[in-house]
Amino acid sequence: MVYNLSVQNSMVTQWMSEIREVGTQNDRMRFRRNMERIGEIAAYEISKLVDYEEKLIQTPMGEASCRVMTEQPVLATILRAGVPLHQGLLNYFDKGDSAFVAAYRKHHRDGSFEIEQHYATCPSLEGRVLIIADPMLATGASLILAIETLLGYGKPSHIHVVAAIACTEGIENLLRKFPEVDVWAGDIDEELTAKGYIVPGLGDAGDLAFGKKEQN
Ligand SMILES: O=P(O)(O)OC[C@H]1O[C@H](OP(=O)(O)OP(=O)(O)O)[C@H](O)[C@@H]1O
Ligand SMILES: O=c1cc[nH]c(=O)[nH]1
Ligand SMILES: [Mg+2]
Repeated sequence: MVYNLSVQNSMVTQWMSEIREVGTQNDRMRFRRNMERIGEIAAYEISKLVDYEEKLIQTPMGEASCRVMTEQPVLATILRAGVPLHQGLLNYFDKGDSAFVAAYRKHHRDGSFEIEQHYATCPSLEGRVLIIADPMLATGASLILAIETLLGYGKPSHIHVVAAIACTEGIENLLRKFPEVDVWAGDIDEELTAKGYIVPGLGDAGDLAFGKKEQN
């Protein structure tokens, strides 16, 4: 399933406007915090789909029957742009484990790029719910490589992908490779440039959160 969190008016549509808008998005702290808040909303929505059990809870006044989660997800992200979105998910799934994949699009002078992946760390994923956060789902190449890498750590019971902005081509590429994945997007854009940038998108999410990086 593909879920667009901007279909309904909510705080998410407000935050989406702020991370996209050329003036506001340069306030780095607000940009990171808005990413984090989008991650929090996605976490809340995904939390409706995980397993719960009825449990008797002792209160100072008696016993309450509560529904509590029976499992904790693994929250994965792709460094570096994914860090604030991942933090948002972690704020809500506060008992979850984390996984990290270090990957980036290494751009060439002719406009093409390849994904350089250097490092991954992950707990066993066998039977676990895996939630992967990456703010931009452009061509989908980074996420596809990250999921392939993470699947080396076991077979998850379910995979959710959380993006602030996903483009239709990237979603199609991802779902062609992993049809069982659920995609949660702050919003969905139609256009991808020849250099793999989402239009209207927001620009470079990693640079906006953390500053321009030197290509080496
Ligand atoms: O769907 P794709 O075409 O693979 O593009 C999306 C990737 O691009 C961005 O990372 P980037 O390579 O800019 O690295 P960064 O996090 O260091 O900025 C973004 O955070 C995704 O990981
Ligand atoms: O538009 C895009 C595409 C990939 N990565 C970004 O940060 N922005
Ligand atoms: Mg970047």
